[in-house]
Amino acid sequence: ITEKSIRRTSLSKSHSKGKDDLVLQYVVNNSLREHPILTKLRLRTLEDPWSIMMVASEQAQLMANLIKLINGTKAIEIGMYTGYNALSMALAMPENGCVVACEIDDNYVNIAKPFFKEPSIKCYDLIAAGEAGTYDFVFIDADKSNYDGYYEKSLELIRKGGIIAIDNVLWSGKVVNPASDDVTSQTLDALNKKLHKDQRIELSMLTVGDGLTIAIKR
Ligand SMILES: C[S@@+](CC[C@H](N)C(=O)[O-])C[C@H]1O[C@@H](n2cnc3c(N)ncnc32)[C@H](O)[C@@H]1O
Repeated sequence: ITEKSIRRTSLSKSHSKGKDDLVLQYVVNNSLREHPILTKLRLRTLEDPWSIMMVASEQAQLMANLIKLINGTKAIEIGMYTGYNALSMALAMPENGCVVACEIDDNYVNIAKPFFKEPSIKCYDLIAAGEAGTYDFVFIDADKSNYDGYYEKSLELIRKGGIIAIDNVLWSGKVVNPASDDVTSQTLDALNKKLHKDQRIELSMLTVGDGLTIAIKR
């Protein structure tokens, strides 16, 4: 279970109040173009006690636009929850597009399934299946302790020019000065520093949501 987002939209759940919220609300009011099926899934997800985990709508839209920009047809999401971002990525692709969404909790998979056109449940090793270098986009948003491993596998799975987006890289700002007993903040800080030096990628770290890293494979 993750702690999510220092700055949420009022569309999901707002915890902070004040000017930042008003500005973010303005951004949402004046840029979000949410597909009706995504609205339905978001409202269904808000009934779940862990809906705080859902990706912010404007962040999902940014990633969908990145997929369109690179003409993506194959994407992976590591940590799907109820599928808001997975569905948003699928909607950004042409008819033959495909999203592989990984989720450990069947309850969440069952919430997601009715919202997808052709859901199929499979469990296999994409690299062993010969799919290295064939994906356009990966969104990493699962257990933080395994982020480094997910990043390395994702780098193998995407093509040159493909994008890896990594969520929660600022961890409510705690990465700035991780406490000695805060393993999650230390892990994320170490990964951020590793990526900064990683010559295999182009890099941007965005202060969107709880921090979103965009890594483009060279
Ligand atoms: C922050 S939520 C993901 C939110 C989602 N990306 C969205 O669009 O709303 C993290 C999810 O990762 C799942 N998760 C945690 N560890 C996992 C693992 N090892 N493999 C797959 N999913 C995992 C959790 O069950 C949870 O649903």
